[in-house]
Amino acid sequence: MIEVRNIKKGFDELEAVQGINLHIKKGSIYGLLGSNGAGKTTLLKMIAGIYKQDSGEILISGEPIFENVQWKQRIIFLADSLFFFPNSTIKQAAQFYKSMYVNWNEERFQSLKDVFNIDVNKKVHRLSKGMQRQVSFWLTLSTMPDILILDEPFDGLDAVMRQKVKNLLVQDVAEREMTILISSHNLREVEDLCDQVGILHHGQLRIEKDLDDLKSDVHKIQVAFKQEVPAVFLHGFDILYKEERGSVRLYIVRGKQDKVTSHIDTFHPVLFDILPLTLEEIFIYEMRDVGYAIENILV
Ligand SMILES: Nc1ncnc2c1ncn2[C@@H]1O[C@H](COP(=O)(O)OP(=O)(O)OP(=O)(O)O)[C@@H](O)[C@H]1O
Repeated sequence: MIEVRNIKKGFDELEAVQGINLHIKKGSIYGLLGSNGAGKTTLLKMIAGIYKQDSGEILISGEPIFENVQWKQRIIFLADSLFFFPNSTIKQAAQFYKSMYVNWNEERFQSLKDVFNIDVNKKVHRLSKGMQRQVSFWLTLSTMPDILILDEPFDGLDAVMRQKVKNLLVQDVAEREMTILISSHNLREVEDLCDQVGILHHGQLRIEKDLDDLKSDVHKIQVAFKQEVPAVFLHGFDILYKEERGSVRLYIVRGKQDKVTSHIDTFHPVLFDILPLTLEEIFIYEMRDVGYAIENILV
């Protein structure tokens, strides 16, 4: 559905996005992760048709997105900093969205009142940051977008509201195959949402994988032996990190769990644990692997 082919974008001397390819399937949730300044927002703005790429192509269902009025009515980009017209009430903001988006669904807007529970006559500017975020989701979901692009979407929402919003998003994906592209530094929040993740660093896509594959492919190992074991005992495995704590060795390795386990068992360890990593841990170790200094934060 979304096809990004070798796109580049620079600002003066800086190459913010350096030849990125992405393929995002209809009805999927794609998580775009990355270090600060990696180029995530720039990439999202190009996919939303707000910025024009310097080179390469962005196609949505085969059509270029930039200045594509038809598609722009069906895509919403929810930025990290929200914009509402000064002094407008929720009701007035809804009227504006209704005039802009052909698929505005008044029934949905009314039914979401029960979820967000904010008086529509309130001026948006007088609401708290989290309540303004709620209003932005309320309006966005009422436009019934085909593609939803979210930049730090949960910022300011309390835990209950985050869960409610996530449920609404998943429901739209399941019921009408909405496609979501989401960028967030809060990896715990996106971990249970995404089907696929891409990790960006210095304007390049370093890793792109199905989340399940990414998680089943990296393990934390704690192991101890009675006597010295040959240094080669983990040869053949892709070690992302290693550390010795007394007699216990800690390894972060890439590889299939059964292969790693059966190999280590042959050395008869006195202690051996193999644990899954959270998305946040995988992100930290993978970033280290691409040269992002992470010393002193590992636990
Ligand atoms: N309008 C602009 N003019 C000049 N430089 C820009 C502009 N927008 C972004 N940049 C630069 O491009 C690079 C990528 O910025 P971008 O906002 O895309 O990163 P990001 O991955 O979203 O970062 P963060 O996680 O910190 O929000 C940064 O070095 C930034 O300073």
